[in-house]
Amino acid sequence: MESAHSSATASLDGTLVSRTCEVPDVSYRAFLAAQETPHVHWSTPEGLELVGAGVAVDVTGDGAERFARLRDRAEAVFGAMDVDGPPAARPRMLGGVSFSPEHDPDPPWEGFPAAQFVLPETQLTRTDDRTYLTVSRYGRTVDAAAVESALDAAHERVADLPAMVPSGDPPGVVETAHLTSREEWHEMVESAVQRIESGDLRKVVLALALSVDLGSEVDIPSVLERLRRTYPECYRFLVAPTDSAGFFGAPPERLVRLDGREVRTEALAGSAARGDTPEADADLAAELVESEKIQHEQGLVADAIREQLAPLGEVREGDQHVHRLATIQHLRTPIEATLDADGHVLDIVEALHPTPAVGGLPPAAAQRVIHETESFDRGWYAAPVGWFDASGDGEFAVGIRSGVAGGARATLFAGNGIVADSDPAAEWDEVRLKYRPILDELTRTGSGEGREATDGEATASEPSDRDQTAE
Ligand SMILES: C=C(O[C@H]1C=CC=C(C(=O)O)[C@@H]1O)C(=O)O
Repeated sequence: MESAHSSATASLDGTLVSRTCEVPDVSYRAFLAAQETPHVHWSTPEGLELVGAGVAVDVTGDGAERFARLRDRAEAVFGAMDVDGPPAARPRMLGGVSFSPEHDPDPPWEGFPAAQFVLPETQLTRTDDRTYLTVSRYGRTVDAAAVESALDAAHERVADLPAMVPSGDPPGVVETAHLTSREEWHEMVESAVQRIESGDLRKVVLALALSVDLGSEVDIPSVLERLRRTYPECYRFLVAPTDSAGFFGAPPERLVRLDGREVRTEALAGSAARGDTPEADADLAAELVESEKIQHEQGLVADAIREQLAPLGEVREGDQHVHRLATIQHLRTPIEATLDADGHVLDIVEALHPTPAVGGLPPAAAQRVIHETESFDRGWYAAPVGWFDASGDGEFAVGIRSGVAGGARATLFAGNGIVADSDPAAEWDEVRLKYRPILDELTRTGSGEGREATDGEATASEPSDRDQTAE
């Protein structure tokens, strides 16, 4: 196979050849298990599922110009295409970027550059009850007949795979360790509050990292499958450049979706636990809505997003509501815009990232505080992850409720918006709530032992108080 990795020197003057056929439903976990890395996975709450392996072509970028570079390189790749297949399975670049443009791929982020998108060599697309298999290749001398026979061969391999596989047990959590102590957190929050009071900062999102020793090697696609059942209203993603590290998560937050000139985004900020009874749950939701602190936090995010979009077109704000997930609830305001001119989703991603839901205000001051106070590298945590296509359409989530894992080790991340009246102890408890989606699914519990759930089958995963493990 002639593959093109777009390092600065690689030429992107080839042709992208892509062929697709419809296949019976197949377990994406079985599909990935049969393929070499890199692996990518993207699922939306609306039901689009993309699972890819191998590289037909990839594009990378780093530094302040990384989005412009990505876009230029992608345009070069998409400039010459020979594609045969339905629109649902059109060629897409899947991947993401690091939180900061300056990013060193040190452990646990080995293999993750500052920005990387892959057009997979082999891909499954599930949408509207159909499953498609696509094979793509890129190069100067790619022969369409060779791609067609590669698709036939891939089809035969996929036909041997099961439609469902048992989900297996979670790896189990042996030990967890905060990379930031509770005392350090108190100091971080107090110092951020002082800066806010002194007027040079309005809000900053500070994060914690939790190092987790697992009982056995983690099977990330299985974890994602369990997350699908517990958090059906969230995105799910995996970016695994190699066998030794995968960044994955179940974010509740859309950064942006661009369809033609229609932009959809949202302000998601302000969190509360779920109550044990419907009454307690409703009380917590009401506190969220009535809290001045949380409304202030939410308002800063919504205003900043509207301001970023205003130069691009007409912006509309929807009704604020409480967005309930299995273990946490958030305030959420949908925001839409109609662009005045054709745009590329990467331009909107660049304009919005980081929103004050993961960065802060003013953005540069918040970035400095994050850099100075957090004791670990955010890597790809809280950064845009998603896909874009040849026409510049695409969709991105914010890479929160996430972790990076390999072998029997994982590092989970979670952050909280700090504003003038933030209390360090309350913020500590709230951050720990945000580890739960991933931590719960890594933890082997009594009810999970030996369960034989399969793709698509619901299991009873009660949101128990397993976040105690995070101590
Ligand atoms: C930064 C995270 O959450 C953000 C999204 C929703 C609510 C948030 C909050 O209430 O602070 C955060 O801004 C995270 O989950 O790591």
